[in-house]
Parts: sequence; structure tokens; C-alpha cells
Amino acid sequence: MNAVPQRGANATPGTRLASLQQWVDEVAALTRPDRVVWCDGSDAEADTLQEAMMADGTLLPLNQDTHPGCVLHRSHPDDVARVEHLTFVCHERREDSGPNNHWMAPAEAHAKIDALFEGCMEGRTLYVVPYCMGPIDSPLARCGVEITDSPYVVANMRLMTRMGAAALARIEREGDEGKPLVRGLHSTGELDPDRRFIMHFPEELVIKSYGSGYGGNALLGKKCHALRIASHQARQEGWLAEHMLIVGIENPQGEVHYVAAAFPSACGKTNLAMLIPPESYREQGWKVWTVGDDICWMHPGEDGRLWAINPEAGFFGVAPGTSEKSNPNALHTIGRDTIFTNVATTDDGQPWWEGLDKRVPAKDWQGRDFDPARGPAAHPNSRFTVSAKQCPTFSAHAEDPQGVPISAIVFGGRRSNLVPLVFEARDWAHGVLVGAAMGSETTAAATGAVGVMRRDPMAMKPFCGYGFADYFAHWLSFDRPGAKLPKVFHVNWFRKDADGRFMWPGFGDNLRVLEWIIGRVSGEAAATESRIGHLPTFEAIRRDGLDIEDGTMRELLRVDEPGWQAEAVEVAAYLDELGVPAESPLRASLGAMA
Ligand SMILES: Nc1nc2c(ncn2[C@@H]2O[C@H](COP(=O)(O)OP(=O)(O)OP(=O)(O)O)[C@@H](O)[C@H]2O)c(=O)[nH]1
Ligand SMILES: O=C([O-])CC(=O)C(=O)O
Ligand SMILES: [Mn+2]
Repeated sequence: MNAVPQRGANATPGTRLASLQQWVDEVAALTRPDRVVWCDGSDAEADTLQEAMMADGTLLPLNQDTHPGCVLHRSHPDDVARVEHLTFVCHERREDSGPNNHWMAPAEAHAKIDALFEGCMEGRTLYVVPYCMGPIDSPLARCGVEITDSPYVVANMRLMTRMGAAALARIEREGDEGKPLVRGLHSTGELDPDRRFIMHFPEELVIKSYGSGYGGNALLGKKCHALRIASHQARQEGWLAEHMLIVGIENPQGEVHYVAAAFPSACGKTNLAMLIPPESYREQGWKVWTVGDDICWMHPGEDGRLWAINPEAGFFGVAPGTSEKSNPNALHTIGRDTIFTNVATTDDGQPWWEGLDKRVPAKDWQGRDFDPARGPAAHPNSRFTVSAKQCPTFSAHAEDPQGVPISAIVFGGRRSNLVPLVFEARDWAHGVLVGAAMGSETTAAATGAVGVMRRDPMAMKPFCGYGFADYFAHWLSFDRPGAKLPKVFHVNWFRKDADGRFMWPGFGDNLRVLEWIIGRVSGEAAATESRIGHLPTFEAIRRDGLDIEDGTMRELLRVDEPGWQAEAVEVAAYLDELGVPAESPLRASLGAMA
């Protein structure tokens, strides 16, 4: 039966944009849902959805006295993280996807995944979710429509994007002007890990995702649109779509510098974006303002600077490790109206995860009686979804249509040895090399082994929508007459000593490093030269109120000469693997390091 289904009782009437209506009708004909609902983003709609999800067990209640408006979702135990081996970037030409992506010919990919979509929404509701990535009135924002059969995805998209009637109005206006729209089709399918694909068609601005309900696989506005598809668009149009937090650092003089930082998944973006200054800094008047915690779109402005928006409207953050001590801001943010996914619960129904406090949970993330023999109570990649507006340090400029000007770009990874606490690149090309050479030990944010060192250029290994050699060339192209580019830095919060303990306290104390970074931007902070770039002098990182020995600090700032020579050899081989040409300025920058 290819008949287009009747719209349900509380469905809105669709769209006047013929091309969009036609696509929705085609998808409905393929997937055969019982009902089609156009989401308007209203509170009433959210309430109706939530009631239905509570009734069928998709959402479970949490303690409303301690956590008003909060709910729990337990996902299928095989569906708890991004699946990189099942994620494809399907350019017409294989070489355009690069060696950094899994590739399939677009026709084959469509055929393969459409076969799974056939009839997959029978007995279900098809939700049409119009969304805007970025402030709704921003010229830098971009729109998309996600079709999904998962009310959990709709509820998450409502927090993570500007979703509903206002987005649809912008989409229709832009449609009249012939502007492109990103179209995403998602179904949770049967949640069978062997029938799961996340496919991207950058040239068509299309995403198709089947068989997973997990964040990065299913909330298509996030990694699929705002990074993989947007990075491809950004290359064509002369901007950057990056896996970066954006944070404003206000010094005692009241000047605010905005920093964009790329760390791989579960390597500290949310924490840095919400940093609370150490006591001695607070007393002096230092403040930190949160603009974004995961994605950053940067455009060159007329003044030559890079201006950045956070395309998201919420945080999809890692729960484990979040505590009153590590990230009180996040804890305050998620005290109400939050969706928790795969956390544990206490006997009085409060959400709980490892690192939160000393209580012993009653139920683990799968709802079983907690038994430490079975591993952590909360899944290591358990998450919270919450509106950014609830963050106490949410920047007053976070929704400025023109974005915020970026003073410094920071790269970083989880490196237990070799890489110093912080260093500064000599110039833009060297900065691009530092980003390209990034390595990090893997985390639970993607399925697979944890703690294995892998190259993750600019934290974009899983997210770049085209080949890395072209991506680096695009980055290099920003160095042109009139450009006032940010300075580029590399940080490592994760150095470990011989006993496996972190050498640097991290979290709030990372402001001490940011102070040096800002000081370099304004020309005030002292540095010494080394083969890897500029390093802080021993005194340049303030240690007042910090209990850290001179020897540890020296080690954190030491350049291990033989270690870096070996690193340079590895990086050269990696650039070869990616097809970076011999004449690329990255090679000359690397030569200075070797
Ligand atoms: N030792 C140490 N751990 C940190 C630091 N910052 C964050 N972490 C830990 O790293 C883990 C991930 O931190 P997040 O800030 O959620 O990472 P993220 O980059 O936002 O992760 P995604 O949302 O997956 O992109 C948590 O367990 C944190 O407690 C730090 O400065 N030092
Ligand atoms: O995309 C996700 O599912 C979560 C996330 O932020 C990441 O992994 O970087
Ligand atoms: Mn992320």
C-alpha cells in the first residue's frame, strides 16, 4: 500500500513548501507510518509526547522533589554510543570522502538503507521535526528537517535545537528564495546492531540513519548535520564547522576573550565550557561565560576576525564524573527539566553516576539491582540532555546573531605522556599542523576499545564530512591578506605520573592555563621557544592556592626531545596516509619539529 497516511488528530497541517511536503509524502509512502505529525515545538506538544512515553515505558520517572521535570531513558543495551564502523560519508567520488571516512557509492548506500526503511514505521507515528541550528535570527544559522519515528528523539531535538514552528517559518522563507535545506531521515528500526547504518550524502544534503536511538546516531541536527554535512558546506562556502566548545573568559578588567577548543569526545569540552574559576581568581573578578560545549561554526567577519556561533540550543553531556567538585555549573544546570539517558538511580529515584557522590545506587543503568561485579552502575557514556538556558554561566552573547569573535583556538587530547600541559603554535600553518597531528586515547563515547591512542585531527576524525587532506588545505586557506586569525594552542589535562595519577588538577584550575593563553593573545604572557612551539616559562602559569610541586610543574612543561622526534615521524607517516601533498605548508611546519 503506497497510500499516504491520514494525519492524526493533533497533527498540524504540514507545509506550504511543496518540495518539503513532497519529500515527507515520499518518506511516508516508503515507511508506512500510522500517523504523520508535524512538530510545532509547543509546550503542549512536549507534554503530550512525554505522557505517551511515560505510559509506554520509554521514559521512567525520577524523584520530582529533588529533580523536578527530570526523566530517565534506558536505551537498548547494544545502543549506547556512536557506531563509527557503521557511519558512512557517501560522496559521488570516493576520494572526496577521504581515507578518514567509510565510503559507499551513493546509489548503493541509498538502496541498502531504503530497503531497511521500507515499512519500518508500520504501527508507529512519523514525526516531522523542522529545526534551526543556531539562533533563529542569525544569518550564520542553518536549517534542517528530521523525520523520525522516535518520540525520544523528538524530545531531545526540542532541547538541543530550535525546533518547531519558528524553524519551519524560516525554512519556508528560505525555500521561497531557493536556499538549500538539510533533510534527515531516522528510524530506530528494531535496534538490531547488525541492521544499523548512519549514512550521509553531502552533495544532496541528505542524512539517513537506521537502527539506533542513541544521541550522535539519531539526533541528526548534531553530529550528522552540524558537523559532517556542515563541514562539507563550510568548505564550499568559506567557513568552518568544528567539534569545539566556545567559552568567554572575563578578566578582572572586564574584558572578555572568546576561546574555541577542540577536544575529542569525552575529553573535557563540556567541563571547560562551564569552568568555575579557582577561589583566588574569583576573588580578583575572573569570570567564565558558556557559549557552547560541543560544536562551533566560525565565519570570517568583515573585520578579518573569525566570528563563532554555537549551532546548538542545549547540552548533550557525559554524566559520569560530573560532580559538585568537578563541574558544579553542570550539576546546577541539570537539576531540573533534564532527560537522563542510561544513568543509575538511588533507592529514592534520584539519578546517579560514578563520581557524583559517595551514595550507593539501587539500580544500574539497565534497571537491574546494582551489583558492582557487573561493572559501573551508570553506563560510562550515560548522558544528560538539557537546555543551555539553564546553565548559570550561559553567556549573554551566546545568541548574538553575528556570533562572538574568537581570540584563541585550542586543540587538546587525552595523552597520558609526552604532550606538555600547554604550548603555542608559531603561526597559523603550524597551528593547523598541531591540530592535524592531534592524538587522543579513545573513550566510551564511541563503541570499541577504550584507552587506545589514535590520531584524531582537530577532534574531527569521526565527524569530518570530506577528506582530511582537503580539510587541512581548507583550514590553511584562512591565512590570507586582511585576516586577523586567532592564535593557536595545544593543551593536555591528562598527563599521568608513574603511578597512573593525573599530574594536573584540571577542571577549574584549567583557567590558569587559559590565563596564559589569553596573555599570549594580548602580548603580556612570557614564553620560551622549543621545537614544538612556545611554552610558558616556569613562572608564567600562576600556582597561588594550588598544591603542586615544582618538579611536577617542570615535568608538565618539559619537551621530551627524543619523544617528540619519534612523534614527528609518526605524524609524517599519518599525513602520508591521509594524502597530504609534499608541498603542503604542514610539511614545512613538521620539519621544524623533527
Ligand atoms: N582529569 C581530568 N578529567 C577531566 C577534565 N575535564 C573533563 N574531564 C573528564 O572527562 C570526561 C569527559 O568530559 P566532558 O567535558 O563531558 O567531555 P566532552 O568533550 O564534552 O565530551 P562529548 O560530549 O563526548 O563531546 C568526564 O569524565 C570528565 O570528568 C580535566 O580537566 N581533568
Ligand atoms: O555525538 C554524541 O553522541 C555525543 C558527543 O557529543 C560526542 O560523541 O562527541
Ligand atoms: Mn561531542
